[in-house]
Amino acid sequence: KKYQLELKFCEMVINEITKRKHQGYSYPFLQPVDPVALNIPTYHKIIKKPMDLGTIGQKLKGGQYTNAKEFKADIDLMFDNCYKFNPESDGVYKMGKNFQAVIEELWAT
Ligand SMILES: Cc1ccc(Nc2c(-c3ccc(O)cc3)nc3c(C)cccn23)cc1
Repeated sequence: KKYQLELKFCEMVINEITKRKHQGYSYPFLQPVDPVALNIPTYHKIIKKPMDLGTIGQKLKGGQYTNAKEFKADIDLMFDNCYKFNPESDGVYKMGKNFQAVIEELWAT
């Protein structure tokens, strides 16, 4: 009951950021990183807690977040993973920065 409004806000955020208009920079984050498909066999050696928007959406729908703070922690984890793995010069790193700025803007509303 207490956090219902907060979690509704989280639902709005995820619905917005998974829209097609963000796909130019959101696509690396929409589903779990697939180290086989991406040919990055070291990924799970470097990233101990993978996170992506697909998983976040499922956790939200499944009532696995108590409040907005826990939801945002997974969003932040997703980007931290991206910056840890991808070189600063990599396009995906830059997409992460771009996408995170969009989300932070939304989060602040
Ligand atoms: C050789 C190489 C170098 C970098 C990447 N990064 C990368 C990632 C990625 C996203 C989040 C993350 O925490 C780690 C990786 N997602 C992609 C996609 C969807 C396409 C191309 C590259 N991508 C892939 C292969």
